[in-house]
Amino acid sequence: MIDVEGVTCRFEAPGRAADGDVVAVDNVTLSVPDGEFLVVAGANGSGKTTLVRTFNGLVTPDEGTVAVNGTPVGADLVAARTAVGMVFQDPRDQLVAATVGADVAFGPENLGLPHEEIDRRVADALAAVNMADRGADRIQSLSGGERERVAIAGALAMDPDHLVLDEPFTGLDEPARRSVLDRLRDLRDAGTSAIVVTHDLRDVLGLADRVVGLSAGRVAVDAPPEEAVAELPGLDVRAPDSLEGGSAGNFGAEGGSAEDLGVEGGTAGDLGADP
Ligand SMILES: Nc1ncnc2c1ncn2[C@@H]1O[C@H](COP(=O)(O)OP(=O)(O)OP(=O)(O)O)[C@@H](O)[C@H]1O
Repeated sequence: MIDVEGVTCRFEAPGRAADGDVVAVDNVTLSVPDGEFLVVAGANGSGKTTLVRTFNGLVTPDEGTVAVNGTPVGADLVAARTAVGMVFQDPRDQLVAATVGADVAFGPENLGLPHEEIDRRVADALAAVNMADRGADRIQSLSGGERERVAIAGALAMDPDHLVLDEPFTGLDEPARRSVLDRLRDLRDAGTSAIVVTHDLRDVLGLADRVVGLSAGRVAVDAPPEEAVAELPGLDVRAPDSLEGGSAGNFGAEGGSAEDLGVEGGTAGDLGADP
């Protein structure tokens, strides 16, 4: 279980705000039960990445608390980072070894697991991202999408209680996307919670138990997918400036509300199906 209680995160941003601070996450309270598939949606800059980075201590809230499996994140960072696996938006931020296999093995090796277990986890994780036969490839030789898949495999190999994926599908081709979604479904069934940050709900809506929509750092909607779709017709959460006829008031503006999130494009029916 991840418990977020009254979390606010500010960043110094001289020139952007009157008092010099940007409020990236604004008094957010939510719980993620074990085995839940949670989608965190919202426009660029709405606070998604900042919020999920508090789950393993990469960002420390200015106000409020985050607890993982009952322990405050700040009280035991190692426990939080073991329990919460994270795949960053930019996979270059987390690939550490020279080859694919060595990279995926890095985390399990640090856990001190036996070799057979490490080999099993690496093989399993690479299969989950359609890279079963790529263990010997050099990271430098990989495309952007392949690096993203290695980063996902690395997180899967850690077998975390909670898996956070920040925009995981951006660079993935269709077979890889399906394969990762299948694995997330299996993990959810096995009790691992998945928290997927995305602008594009189409990929994940069929799997989601719940959608949290952020607007200007606040929770503007927190509902099961059907309800969220009904509440937010279209559920298109692109950035305001990419919306036809849209304005900052649609999404991401100060004081956003559920109504602000419903913008043009698509229908509930379009979005509800498995990809
Ligand atoms: N390290 C930082 N320093 C200053 N401002 C920051 C920092 N990190 C985030 N911000 C600001 O906080 C706000 C929320 O950013 P965040 O990255 O959490 O949004 P996001 O919803 O994940 O956006 P995107 O969809 O573009 O990834 C933005 O205004 C951003 O500019």
